[in-house]
Amino acid sequence: MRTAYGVETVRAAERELMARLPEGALMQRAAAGLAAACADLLGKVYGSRVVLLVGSGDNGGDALYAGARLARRGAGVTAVLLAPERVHAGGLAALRRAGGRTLEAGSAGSAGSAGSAGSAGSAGSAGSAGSAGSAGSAGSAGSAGPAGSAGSAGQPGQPGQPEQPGQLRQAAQSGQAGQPGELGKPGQPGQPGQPGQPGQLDQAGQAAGQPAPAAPTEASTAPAEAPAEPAAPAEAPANPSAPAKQSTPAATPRHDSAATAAGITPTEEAILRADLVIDGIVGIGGKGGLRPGAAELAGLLAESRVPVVAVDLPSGVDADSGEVPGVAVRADLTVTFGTHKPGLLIDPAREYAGSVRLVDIGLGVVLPDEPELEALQHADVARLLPMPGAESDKYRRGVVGIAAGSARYPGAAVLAVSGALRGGAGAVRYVGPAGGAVISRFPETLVSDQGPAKAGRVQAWVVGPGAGDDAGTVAEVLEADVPVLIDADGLRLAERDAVRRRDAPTLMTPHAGEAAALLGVSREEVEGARLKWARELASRYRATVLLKGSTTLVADPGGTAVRVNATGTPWLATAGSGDVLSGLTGSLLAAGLSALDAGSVGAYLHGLAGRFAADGAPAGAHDVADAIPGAWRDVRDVRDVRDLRDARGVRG
Ligand SMILES: NC(=O)C1=CN([C@@H]2O[C@H](COP(=O)(O)OP(=O)(O)OC[C@H]3O[C@@H](n4cnc5c(N)ncnc54)[C@H](OP(=O)(O)O)[C@@H]3O)[C@@H](O)[C@H]2O)[C@@H](O)CC1
Ligand SMILES: Nc1ncnc2c1ncn2[C@@H]1O[C@H](COP(=O)(O)OP(=O)(O)O)[C@@H](O)[C@H]1O
Ligand SMILES: [K+]
Repeated sequence: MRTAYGVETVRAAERELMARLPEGALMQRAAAGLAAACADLLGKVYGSRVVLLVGSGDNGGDALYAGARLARRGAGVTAVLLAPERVHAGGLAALRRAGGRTLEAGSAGSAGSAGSAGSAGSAGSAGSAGSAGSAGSAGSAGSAGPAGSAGSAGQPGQPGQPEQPGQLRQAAQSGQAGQPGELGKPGQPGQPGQPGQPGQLDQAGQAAGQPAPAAPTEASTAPAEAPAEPAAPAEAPANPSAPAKQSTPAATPRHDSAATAAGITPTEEAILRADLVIDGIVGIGGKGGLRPGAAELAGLLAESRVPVVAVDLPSGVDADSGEVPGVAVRADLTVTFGTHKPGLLIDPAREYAGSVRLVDIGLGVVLPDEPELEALQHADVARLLPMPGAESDKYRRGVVGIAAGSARYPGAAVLAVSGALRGGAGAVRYVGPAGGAVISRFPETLVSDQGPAKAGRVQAWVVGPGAGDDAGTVAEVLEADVPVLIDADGLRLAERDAVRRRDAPTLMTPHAGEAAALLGVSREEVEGARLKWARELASRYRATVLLKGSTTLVADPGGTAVRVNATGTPWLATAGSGDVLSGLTGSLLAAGLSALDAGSVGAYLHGLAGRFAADGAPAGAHDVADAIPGAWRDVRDVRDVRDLRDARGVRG
């Protein structure tokens, strides 16, 4: 299970832990992990150019200490200070001791030092370019280019063709930056992430659906302060094997006067020339959208397309809610400390984070048992899947009733049944006007021509997909003393009080538009603050709510940990795929899972099935249903291995 904790909880845990440790130890652990992640991304630290964007809090401190570590390994490090008078003093001193330089953000003239930081010659670091590409948010883990393989292009004294900043970034991300002939061309887009393999899900430190990381993402306890290395030379030496970035007009070695004459500030110049930018503007102490100076830097980063590593969080996103209240930094990789924060797992903020790498700073022992957010992994889902035993028969496995479809939308009934047949219930009972269509496609369905109350026993109902205006059926289902899943038209037709007074569990499965209509807010508001509105809807209806979308959330009404699912793929945004989800999830309810488990397991399998069905090309909703058994097996395979290991007493 991946877990995420909110800011207040993290701060309380940090206080408790800090009281047991020497001063500054946590920050050193964080900085060591951050520096290691950056080094992985750079490939070759010596000779690379790193820019730190440093705010006035501890987030900036992390960046400065990490910058010091990189400088000691031979990187040319320039710190851009947003508020020099309030900068983390210890971090700044460490950076300076290591040979790093500083610049004041927005200042046009302070930077003799910046000039020197940027004047290492035109040799970019191909290693960084290639590996940065591989960490890109396109998930191109395998696309690291032939870093370092075309050394001549970047050798000092052989300036290449002028490039535009955007091209610079594209070349860097393409993983092709080392090819002389390729320089200046737009880069190749990264490969889409592979469908979730068990190993990827568990080991890559992120759920399927997230881009594949370039760097190993397992949590690793960062070592204490690394042994000191010789300070970097004042001028970072050119990397002899560095083919990569060619000079842009902005990046041509020159001093400030020339840069200023070209209308480029030293900060801009440093960023445009960088192999990597570390965003330490603001972390969990951030409030609201970025302030103007910081927002300007975020804009510059986006324009420059230099690879960006965010410290703890991309600056400007809300750690607790996943909201992005204004301008925010878009990172290729976020190195987060101690625990994931909810914002790193929920859109829209999740998209700004890129790949996420968790650095273990020892917080686990002081965090409470219940997180704010949970994300199931393969092993968790495997434990929850209903499996038949020797004593099972079709009734004991559970019967799911599907009250869906209409003369106008018979397909919704067929698709809901197609999901239900793959969800683990022993039988599927159908009531509604689309019986003919259902039976001709799925002859194993028990079709009834009675209403829900007289259709025969079921252990859970699904009501609503394609139901049109049949409010009577919805009301009848809500009277049943078994779990009920309400979807699509059913959400509009269900009386709120009828839902609230139910004793058996109720699971509502709206997409953002349906949730917005129920809540009386706009769709954009729901999409911008998914966690808040999922919780609110659950509380108003006293029901479990599964809010669909790019990250699906499942919230119980009691305010306990919300589940987030990220196995999905945008290919799932196809008509009828929600009907498949409702049938699948209803089947899991009938098989005995709680509403929270059924919702999160259903979303997980559905997302995986969507990936398998699409495999990079459009797929219809019926393809998604057909792929569910494959998703199930994929999840089960992990359990089989673990069971075997457990049986043999293998640990770890
Ligand atoms: N505690 C620990 O043990 C550990 C903590 N660690 C690290 O500390 C980080 C938290 O540090 P923190 O508490 O100092 O807050 P931080 O995120 O730097 O932000 C505060 C600064 O941002 C400013 N600011 C606020 N909003 C803004 C905006 N919209 N736009 C622009 N600026 C804005 C705000 O300005 P002010 O309001 O004061 O004027 C203030 O100067 C955490 O994320 C992790 O990286 C790790 O080292 C591990 C150990
Ligand atoms: N961008 C996306 N990324 C991942 N999953 C998505 C995305 N957009 C939609 N989905 C998923 O696709 C399904 C669409 O369901 P829904 O909106 O109810 O469609 P329909 O009403 O046509 O059946 C949901 O499971 C939703 O989570
Ligand atoms: K940050």
